[in-house]
Amino acid sequence: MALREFSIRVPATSANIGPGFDVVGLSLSLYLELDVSYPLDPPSEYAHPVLSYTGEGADEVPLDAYKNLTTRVALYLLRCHAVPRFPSHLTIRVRNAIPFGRGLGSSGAAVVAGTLLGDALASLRLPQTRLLDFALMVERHPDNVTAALVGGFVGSYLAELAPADAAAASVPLSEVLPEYPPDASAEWGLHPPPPPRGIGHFVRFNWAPAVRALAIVPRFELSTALARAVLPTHYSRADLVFNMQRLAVLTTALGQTPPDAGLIYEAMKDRVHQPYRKGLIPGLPEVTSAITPATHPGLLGICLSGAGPTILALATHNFDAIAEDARAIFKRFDVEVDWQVLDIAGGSAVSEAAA
Ligand SMILES: Nc1ncnc2c1ncn2[C@@H]1O[C@H](COP(=O)(O)OP(=O)(O)OP(=O)(O)O)[C@@H](O)[C@H]1O
Ligand SMILES: N[C@@H](CCO)C(=O)O
Repeated sequence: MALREFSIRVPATSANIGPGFDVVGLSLSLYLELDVSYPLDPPSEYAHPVLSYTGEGADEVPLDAYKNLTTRVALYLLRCHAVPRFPSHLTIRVRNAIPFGRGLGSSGAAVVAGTLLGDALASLRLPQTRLLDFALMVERHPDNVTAALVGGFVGSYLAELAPADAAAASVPLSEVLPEYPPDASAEWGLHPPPPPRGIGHFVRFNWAPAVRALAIVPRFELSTALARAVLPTHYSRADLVFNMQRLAVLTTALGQTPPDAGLIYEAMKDRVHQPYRKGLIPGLPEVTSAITPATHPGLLGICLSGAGPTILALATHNFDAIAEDARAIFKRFDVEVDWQVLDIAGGSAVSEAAA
């Protein structure tokens, strides 16, 4: 039986990088990978997709393709293009190295993988900007999904939409991504609201090759929804100016060679999200204040990765000492951690097997 086979690879991401809350993201060399196949001439009776999964999250992720985040996003994209269902006898094998709920963009990677899966299954070849629209209809803040899709150190904003488009972009997620029951009646969920065009806009900043990312990953999950719920809705002018001043410097400073630790360390400080999240991450202020370029040569800056609980340390060397000292501080708060040194990754990729 002739098969179509392709694979999808999406990197992890670290969002915010200190002052860039919901604005900047960095793709990292840790991947969500999908191997996809289906027969080009399937048996006449329709068979639903079969999903298998190894690696991070394997014990908690739904294997029902109508409940799994990646395949639901793919079905959303397919149905927005008048393709009502997955190809028959579709098999998806997932390997995931991105831990769930740790601030390394696992949900953003799952969403981007879903947009690429839907696009590839229907051979749509949508432009990257349109794929981003679909990802943003689901994830709704651009930092992780943009960096995961395009790769590198990326800044992004959401367009100010015309009123009708703004309404379309803010329909409840449950309408965008209903949990499609496999025995759904013919019409149910067939016509989800498509995303408006041009929701997200981005630019890639330079990145100094000597700078690597140390991810210090606590062994507990923190949902992004919970970590966003503790944030205020209003900020003082002083706190906004504090962050904007640092972000303006940081986006250029991280591309300069040699990197200037004094400049970057201060530019990675934040007053918009980290102070409010410290109650959810025991040891966070102690780690970020005790580990500095003065105490740990090689360190450039240290911050919460995304919504946490992972700590991101940017450094050129001395990774073991930085990580082990962070581990010792976390231990005082009964938090166990794992750590790894990561490189800045390229964007997502789809590779088609030769026919
Ligand atoms: N590969 C995946 N397949 C299916 N669902 C996933 C996958 N990865 C993540 N998820 C879903 O996303 C949830 C985690 O998303 P959440 O936004 O809370 O954290 P995160 O994306 O890891 O962190 P952050 O957004 O701070 O970087 C998981 O509990 C799971 O429901
Ligand atoms: N900017 C987001 C990233 C996490 O998805 C936040 O900090 O909540």
